[in-house]
Amino acid sequence: MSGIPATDYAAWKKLQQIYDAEHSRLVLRDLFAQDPDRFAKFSKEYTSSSGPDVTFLLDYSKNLITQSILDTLLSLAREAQVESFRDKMFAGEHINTSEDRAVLHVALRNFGDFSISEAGTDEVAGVLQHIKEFSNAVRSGEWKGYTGKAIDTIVNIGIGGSDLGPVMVTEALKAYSKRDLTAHFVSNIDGTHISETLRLCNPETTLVIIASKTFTTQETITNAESARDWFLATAKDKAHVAKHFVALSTNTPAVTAFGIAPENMFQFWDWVGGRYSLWSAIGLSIALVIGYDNFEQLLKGAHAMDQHFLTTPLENNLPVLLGVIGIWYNDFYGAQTHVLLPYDQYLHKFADYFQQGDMESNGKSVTKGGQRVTYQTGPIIWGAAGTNGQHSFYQLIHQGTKVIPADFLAPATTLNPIAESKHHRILLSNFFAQPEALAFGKTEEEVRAELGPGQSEALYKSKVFEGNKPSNSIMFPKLTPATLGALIALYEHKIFVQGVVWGINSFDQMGVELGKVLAKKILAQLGSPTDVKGHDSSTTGLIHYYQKHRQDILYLYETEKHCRRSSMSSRAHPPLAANWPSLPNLEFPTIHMLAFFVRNTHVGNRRFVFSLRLPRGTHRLSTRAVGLANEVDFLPILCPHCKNYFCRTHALLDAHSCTYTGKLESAPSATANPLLRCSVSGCGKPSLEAFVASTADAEGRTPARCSQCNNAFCAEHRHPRSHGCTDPPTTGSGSATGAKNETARALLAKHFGAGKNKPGTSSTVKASTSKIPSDPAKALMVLRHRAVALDPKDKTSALPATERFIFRVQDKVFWTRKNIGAGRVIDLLRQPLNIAANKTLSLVDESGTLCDASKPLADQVKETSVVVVSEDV
Ligand SMILES: O=P(O)(O)OC[C@H]1O[C@](O)(CO)[C@@H](O)[C@@H]1O
Repeated sequence: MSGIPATDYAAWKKLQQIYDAEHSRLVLRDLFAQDPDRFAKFSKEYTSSSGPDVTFLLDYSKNLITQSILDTLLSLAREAQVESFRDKMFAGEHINTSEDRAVLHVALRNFGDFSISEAGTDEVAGVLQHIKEFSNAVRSGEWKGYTGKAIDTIVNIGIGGSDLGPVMVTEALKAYSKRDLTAHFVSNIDGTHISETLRLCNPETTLVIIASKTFTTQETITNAESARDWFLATAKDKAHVAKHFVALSTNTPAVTAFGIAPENMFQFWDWVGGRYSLWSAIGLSIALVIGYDNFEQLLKGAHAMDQHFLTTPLENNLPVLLGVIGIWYNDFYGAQTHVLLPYDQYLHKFADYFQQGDMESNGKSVTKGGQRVTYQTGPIIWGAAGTNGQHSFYQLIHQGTKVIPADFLAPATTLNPIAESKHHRILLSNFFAQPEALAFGKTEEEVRAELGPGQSEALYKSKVFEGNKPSNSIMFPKLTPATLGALIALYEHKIFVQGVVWGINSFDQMGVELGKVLAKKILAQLGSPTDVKGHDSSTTGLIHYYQKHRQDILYLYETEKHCRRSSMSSRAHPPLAANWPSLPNLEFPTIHMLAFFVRNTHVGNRRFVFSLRLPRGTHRLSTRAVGLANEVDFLPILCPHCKNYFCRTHALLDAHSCTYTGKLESAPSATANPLLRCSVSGCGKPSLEAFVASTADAEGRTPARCSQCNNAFCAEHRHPRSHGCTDPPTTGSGSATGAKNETARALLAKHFGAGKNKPGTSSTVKASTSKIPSDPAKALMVLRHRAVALDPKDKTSALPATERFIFRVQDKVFWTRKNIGAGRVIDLLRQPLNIAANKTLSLVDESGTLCDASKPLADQVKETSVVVVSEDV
């Protein structure tokens, strides 16, 4: 890690000479035959020096090494200053030079032994205590969801290091888990991952953990927003988020802006690399699943390995031995991969975990000094658990043309001794057999003797196993939390050793950036083929193919109203959805997805441009979306017969020439079921409920009824105002919010006249709406220009437009930072509105709901909307 190219070391040159001169003589059969003590010489038993007791055997005798080769490899480690860099890491020196950061995952499991001065290391114990208290409260049932029920499901949303560690460890230690607490892990941005997961969850009893060091990772934040939409679709009140969402992050402002209270945030620090973070707050899901005490055992097991790595001479230092032996194959034998083969089903994610751990750490081609390396750095890590691999890829390891060093891992005792441990004996017989077969193979003579004479030459040859395939074997008594901790730390330090020798920075990950940047650019171009610019012909062709064939456009009703092309008539947009018979019954496309697809929709060569305005938290089939003027209504209407989605114009069977040929038993009929007809007297059209109710298979779906009077209406009359509904929504008797809102409405009536008038339509406010376009996007643009900073300390030039929140009060337009609480907004409004400091004020939104002073205003009112300042609430 000094930045010196590895080839400059004398030991490296010597190793090259040894390889050139000796490698053809390095034959495991011979090496074992020549030295009966080879196993004793090249194996070590690890015993933890501090509790809890951990022991395992590392057998590295089946490697293509001699003592002198191993000595030279260790000289290489010394020459590369592995010991010195190791000490620097433990001391908190900023060995992650490109990011100027310390590398201190060892501080997360430091039970008092090492003294580290880096800021934040003194906060580790406090965070562990937070994890302990929280996980105990959830596991005991003391922590209740918003309806008073205990949590029975957790969903960890994170990716990379914020996912793989918790996934691997919770799988590995499943035997220690609380079986009635189900844990899900969502990482992929593919909406399928979160959709399929949330289908299994009940919002009343689910805890969502948003795990992201930066809290800016696109996948995690998008998934988290969708999870929040899903939750609020049932829970309604944002105040309930506090009981169901927690964050694990280093980014407090972003967590707060997301709406998570500081007490529900578990902190960690920039000196924790993502792929080394399972020991930090990122391990909360682990503590929840296996209990805090087991989580602490995991940490202590790793800590003991840290002590071993820090204090043991290189000859006996297990991470160093694994590291230098790996370099021997990687750089001299030309091995390109390294396979991890745990013979323990619980460790089935071990290789996945170290794919990131190793490849993101050592997949570098420039030294710390900025020189292009002329040798190989990190290997490709792969693997699978148990005998599964034997029936798929082992063929290539045994008889293919590549050198594939392998690590076999297995417990002596199974945690599932079914059939009197018969399974385990069979499993272990394979664990012993495979390294043996790889090392010693089967000679042609042995094959001939076995098959006897008279077989084809090709058959003899095809049954030969050349052998001489290297491997390490690690065996431990039983898979315990502490043993797992030690094994993970063993591999972490192995990766460190290799990175030091190769002179690279194992602790940054610049290589993941470019793809992210390009994806962002492309995302903005997906709407229209004419937007696709600045790419090679291949990328352009792929995007164009996608644009031509995508079938994700569901929301084309109301095109006549919003389409800018005057020639577009309702007949010009046929029942589009009818062409997509295989459309899934979407559970909760998020507002963001809706907004993206609907704004710029292409069908063939026709472009539909919509203006849309959606209240936050609106979700599919929610009638709340239709309450305001100029809105697109997102009620995809499913024909119960042909199962296609239609716009309101084409929802009726004859309007979309329904292809259903069976008997229309459940066809809406006024006489069969009056509920299925629009409640407006004399209308007689089928109500939206008629369509939705027949598809009400999905739990939690909001019925297509008026949210105020609860009656069913047709598409024309679904809007509360269009069927003359003026009753305020019931807020639940005795509910604090309900009571507050009642008071707020009374106040509005007092300040703005008769109760039917909403604040946004009152004469006082009317002035502010003049000359403001009805199109929300245009309105935002206009108001952005007019808005003045509410806080005189804020400078427009200092804050990007996306971080400013625009709202109106009377005829004034203000902007504030998005995370400013409503209470602070009230204080700041006194001056421009000339309101005395001794007056008690409140803010009320357009619908008459009182804003919560402790929460950001931006979370409570729609951008550009009118906010009323009231006294005495
Ligand atoms: O925890 P975050 O900040 O969301 O990052 C997730 C992952 O993304 C990366 O930064 C790059 O893929 C990983 O190193 C990290 O583990």
